[in-house]
Amino acid sequence: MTKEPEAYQKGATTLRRGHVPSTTTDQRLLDQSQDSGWVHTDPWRVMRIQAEFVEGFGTLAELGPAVSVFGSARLKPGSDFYAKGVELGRLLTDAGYAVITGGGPGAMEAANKGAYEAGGTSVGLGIELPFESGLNPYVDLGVNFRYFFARKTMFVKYAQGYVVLPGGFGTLDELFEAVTLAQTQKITSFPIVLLGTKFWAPLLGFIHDTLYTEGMIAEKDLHRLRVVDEPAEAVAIIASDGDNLGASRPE
Ligand SMILES: CC(C)=CCNc1ncnc2c1ncn2[C@@H]1O[C@H](COP(=O)(O)O)[C@@H](O)[C@H]1O
Repeated sequence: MTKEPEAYQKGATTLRRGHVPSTTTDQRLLDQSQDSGWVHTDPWRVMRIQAEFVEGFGTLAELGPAVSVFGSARLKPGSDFYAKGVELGRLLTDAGYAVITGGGPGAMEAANKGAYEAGGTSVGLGIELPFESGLNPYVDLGVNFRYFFARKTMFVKYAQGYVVLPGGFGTLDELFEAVTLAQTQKITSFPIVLLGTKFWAPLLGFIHDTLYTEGMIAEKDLHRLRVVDEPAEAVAIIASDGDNLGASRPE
């Protein structure tokens, strides 16, 4: 009878003969003399990306009803729209919503300030940027992300709707991501409200006169964006749509 070859158990894996390693997994883990270049490789990045989702989901899962507010990082305290952002944060709090922003300055800070001053839940989902700005001081529940796409998942996953103040590329990115998710039915029953009729008029004109007229979007897509001037109107739209809560998102 042939002698049973020696088996090496590596976790769930059984290794024999030429497959038996000369060191144990623990030894390799604890060995400090290794090249550290692997921390900059994609497989390791996948772990960090996973960690961002774990951290975000874990922190926000029990948030309750929430609304994400977007808008320019450059909006100055003292400006009309900053004041409207503060009012919006307060009214959303009064209506029972947590306020989620990108945690930065400008419109984000304004909405967080309103929520904070009204005693609400003021959430900031920060992003690592080459020019460090950090979370604004009105954020009480903050998560910092390395990756935009992981952070954007949190904005949409934990909100019942979006309110969008005037902004630039970042704001448009967040706005059109939500519109695309709604158009493709990745999210349903998700109001998207723009604040500032004058500011948004040229964009809405382009959407109607060019995108719709040239057949790039359907007629019903024209109704995916609502535009108002007053924070109270935005909250009323979100709240009335909130009656359909639970219709929410297919897997
Ligand atoms: C002064 C300055 C540029 C600070 C940048 N600091 C930021 N901190 C956090 N989120 C940001 C920042 N800049 C852009 N964003 C994201 O992009 C949107 C604003 O971009 P924008 O200013 O519209 O294009 C925000 O809703 C936010 O989610």
